[in-house]
Amino acid sequence: MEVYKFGGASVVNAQAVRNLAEIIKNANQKYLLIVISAMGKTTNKLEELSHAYVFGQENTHELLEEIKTYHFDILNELFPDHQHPVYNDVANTFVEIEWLLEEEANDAPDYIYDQIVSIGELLSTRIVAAYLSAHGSPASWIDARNFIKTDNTYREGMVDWDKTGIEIRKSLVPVLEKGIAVTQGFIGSTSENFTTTLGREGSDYSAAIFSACLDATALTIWKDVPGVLNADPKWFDQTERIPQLSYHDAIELTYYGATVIHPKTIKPLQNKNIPLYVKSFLHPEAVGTQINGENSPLPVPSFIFKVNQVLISIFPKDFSFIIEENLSDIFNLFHQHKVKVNTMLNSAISFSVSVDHDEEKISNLIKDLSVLYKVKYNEGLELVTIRYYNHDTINRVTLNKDILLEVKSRHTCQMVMKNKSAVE
Ligand SMILES: Nc1ncnc2c1ncn2[C@@H]1O[C@H](COP(=O)(O)OP(=O)(O)O)[C@@H](O)[C@H]1O
Ligand SMILES: N[C@@H](CC(=O)OP(=O)(O)O)C(=O)O
Repeated sequence: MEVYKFGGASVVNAQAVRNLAEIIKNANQKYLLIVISAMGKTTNKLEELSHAYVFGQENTHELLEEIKTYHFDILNELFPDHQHPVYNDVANTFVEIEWLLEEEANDAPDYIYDQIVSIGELLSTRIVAAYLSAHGSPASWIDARNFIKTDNTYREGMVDWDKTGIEIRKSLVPVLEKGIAVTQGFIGSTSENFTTTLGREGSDYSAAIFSACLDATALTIWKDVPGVLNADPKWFDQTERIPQLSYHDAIELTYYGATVIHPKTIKPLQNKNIPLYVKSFLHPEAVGTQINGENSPLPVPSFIFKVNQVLISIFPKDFSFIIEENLSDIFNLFHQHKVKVNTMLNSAISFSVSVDHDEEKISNLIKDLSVLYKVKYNEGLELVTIRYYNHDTINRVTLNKDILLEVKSRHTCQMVMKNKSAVE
């Protein structure tokens, strides 16, 4: 039994849904679980709606109407018969949110976020399951919240692997023994059945959870690129497809920020030795990238760029050494403010980290750090990571740059840089 995952770009409009249905038909798999994300940029729109509701803004109705129109336009194109039950299913999914928006926003913002943002995946899967069923690939609609069980960390649910595995084996396997099923990525539920989400871009991870618990023979993630490339084509003109990647290299690349796959996706697959294929939904016949347990090194150096970085340097105000006396304290504050460290370096009396510049989070973090430490920071930087670096690749990316921080291991080099200031 295989698992397929389709992200937002592969269900962005009616034509994309038709293309997905073609892929399923040609794959000719009798038993298949299809995991789907919200359509296009719906999650961003729902985030806006949740924010507007929590802050009591006037435009909640307008935002919801925009999301509705987008989905009903796609429905109208795909289902000319307005009596089709999918119209009711989609309308009912919106009703839940309409009821919520009628009330005062008294619950915790992260809880509200998950109740609102999760409808993106509920909508897309209703539409895709109905379309597949109407076009030669009968598919059951499955609510992922009955299977992916998490703790109650809203917006970043931690998966309870034991409960999830039990539910999947007990109630999903029998459905899949009968044919194709469509379910949502990104969402789960607590033991009290409140909806949670797994973190942005978490649908790849959902697909890996389902694959691992089902002991799937393979997971295929369908993307708008020909496979995993040695750099993001949005940043780099000349990229090369990597035909085969080890789990280890895939974990390293995604951990450092190769956004083609969610970083949590690989480990569950590695644990069960399930191969992961990354393929193009635009050229489904092409081979793409295979990620598995073979340990061949990457054929070419890979580059990962992160812009809008802040380099924060932290110095104890007393004369204590940073490692022994202060590090756990500092990491605690990063954890409390949910700030993820992209790279770090320490000396005897200083600790420097590069983090994404989320203004609100960073200014609160710096305020808290400043109670005990002297803090300096530098904004507007970029972080480049090169996996399997060499002299030439470093020279190429550092041309006209000043390097503020450099961290090297045997295979990976990370540099925080800024443009060289013009000569006066
Ligand atoms: N190393 C890489 N190889 C391929 N694509 C990459 C890489 N790094 C970043 N990307 C980006 O990942 C995008 C696909 O991921 P994403 O947009 O999250 O897909 P989806 O939302 O459909 O799951 C590509 O369009 C590409 O810009
Ligand atoms: N829809 C969610 C989950 C997700 O993974 O989406 P995508 O597969 O399109 O990256 C998000 O945008 O965060």
